[in-house]
Amino acid sequence: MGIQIAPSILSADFARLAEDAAAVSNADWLHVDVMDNHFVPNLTLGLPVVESLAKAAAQPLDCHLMIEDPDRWAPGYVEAGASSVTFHIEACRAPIRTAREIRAKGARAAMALKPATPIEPYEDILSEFDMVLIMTVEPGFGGQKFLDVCVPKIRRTRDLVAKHGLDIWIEIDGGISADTIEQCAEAGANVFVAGSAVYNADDPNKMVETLRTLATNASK
Ligand SMILES: O=C(CO)[C@@H](O)[C@H](O)COP(=O)(O)O
Ligand SMILES: [Fe+2]
Repeated sequence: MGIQIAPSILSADFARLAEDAAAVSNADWLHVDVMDNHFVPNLTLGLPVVESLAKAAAQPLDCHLMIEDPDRWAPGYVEAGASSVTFHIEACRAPIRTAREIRAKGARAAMALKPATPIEPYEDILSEFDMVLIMTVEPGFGGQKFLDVCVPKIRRTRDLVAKHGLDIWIEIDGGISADTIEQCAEAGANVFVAGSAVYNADDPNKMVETLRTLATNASK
């Protein structure tokens, strides 16, 4: 389950997505934020862009759906080429069915939790998922300040995963930088999304490696 770094293309140049994907060639994943202006107050991209990016990028796509009705849309993102599809548990009417559809189509399935959503009500369905994404900002925008109030939830999620003997990754998303990544790794996260920290850096690939080293050392 090693440490993995997933730069968010929300902070990339949308007219140069292929080049900006190549600028983070050391990354394990490309994190793609899909926003519908209903679940969150922002609008980004959808299936056609994911389909093109999946062909153009060397890294697998980690699609984070911040949309209403993921029950209807999530499986389509696997068909478009995503290797991991995350939907918000707050927006999903049938999370078990949706996770099973994602997995049946060959991708990893993940549930995302907003900062005020607890993990405990979902303990019994954890085994349906490959990953839990814990938001460390309110979803909708890049460049926000990390909410350290979310860190205990990382630890509680890691404890629940261990209690059930599951092989589930924990991804953290929002305000992750060289200043905030270590406390998340220490608490049990192993997949780290970083948008502004990576794409605002002079050398995005070097920042990927810096984040990887900090997280690896902190998780020991
Ligand atoms: O899902 C989201 C925002 O809703 C994220 O993936 C952001 O894109 C992360 O950006 P930074 O906080 O790292 O700048
Ligand atoms: Fe995201």
